[in-house]
Amino acid sequence: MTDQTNDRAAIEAVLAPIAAGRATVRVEGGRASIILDVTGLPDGAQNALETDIRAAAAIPGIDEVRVARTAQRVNRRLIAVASGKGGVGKSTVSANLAIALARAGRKVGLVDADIYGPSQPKLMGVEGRKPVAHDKKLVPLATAYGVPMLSMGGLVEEGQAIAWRGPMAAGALTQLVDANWGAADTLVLDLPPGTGDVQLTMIQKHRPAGAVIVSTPQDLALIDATRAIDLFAKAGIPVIGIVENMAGYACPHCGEVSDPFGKGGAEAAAERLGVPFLGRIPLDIAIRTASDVGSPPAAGNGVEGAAFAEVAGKVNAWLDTQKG
Ligand SMILES: Nc1ncnc2c1ncn2[C@@H]1O[C@H](COP(=O)(O)OP(=O)(O)OP(=O)(O)O)[C@@H](O)[C@H]1O
Repeated sequence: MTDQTNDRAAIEAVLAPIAAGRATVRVEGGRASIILDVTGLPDGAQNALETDIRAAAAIPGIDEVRVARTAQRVNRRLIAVASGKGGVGKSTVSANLAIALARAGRKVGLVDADIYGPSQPKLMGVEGRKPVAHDKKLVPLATAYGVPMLSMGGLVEEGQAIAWRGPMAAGALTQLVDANWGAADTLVLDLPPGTGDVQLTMIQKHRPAGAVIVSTPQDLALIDATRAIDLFAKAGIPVIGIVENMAGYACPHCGEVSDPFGKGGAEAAAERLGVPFLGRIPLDIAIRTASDVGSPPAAGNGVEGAAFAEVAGKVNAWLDTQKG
């Protein structure tokens, strides 16, 4: 064994407990060159790790330590959450789907692209906080639910974007999608409600891997859900399925779910429209009150959370069947 091989082995030994498999070491003469894989680490953690590694690698006989950082490109997929019209619970479903997917083991980020009424900061409990930019890239806001988040609300003044056309909205969305998402490999995208030029341009430009359509039981029988499905068909984006929100009424006193609009219609409508049915979320006052205080039910262990977990399980399985 040469001295250089000995030095390399010695440096690898001291780095092992610090670098957790992220460092590759080469030694030439008295110089150690270390390639450091910083994939998924925030800037502060990267700097701290490099400082520790530099100090530890300077063993006797080594008079120069060079560190080069690399990061693997994360193959990131977008899941668009859309609805034919406003007020059906698209944002509520997006937030809870993102949290439930994270609880199922995915690395998830949440993008609030609803220029008409960005509500994710409130739903995720980070209202009033502004994201900062690092190296010209936005840094998503950390939330209490393990799902970082960026919202159009942080980019535009209230009411201003109402007159935006598709290219402007899609351009603004680029800043959110191309942000510093770290290790997140799945971004849940809360689209603006409706099926017009803004939504179409956004999905054409950012090409989500798949779409989840949110509808209420009444709309499923009507034209809105069909329009939302057509929007994705036009752009060649697969529809993962339909979520029926506000399906049945959960009694706040006894918890019993009744079905003022009848039951089974949504599944039948999904079948007729040729798309999978992902599940029903009951109309439950507990969902609204939890949402209002930035405490999404999917983060808890109650019955409301279970409905979202079931939907997320199907989306998770769909993602597993796709390449990438
Ligand atoms: N299953 C549910 N049970 C009770 N309340 C709900 C449910 N889903 C959503 N809500 C409530 O309905 C209201 C509208 O929901 P949300 O903001 O998610 O809709 P949206 O489709 O994103 O609306 P828009 O995009 O038009 O702003 C909110 O007050 C929310 O808390």
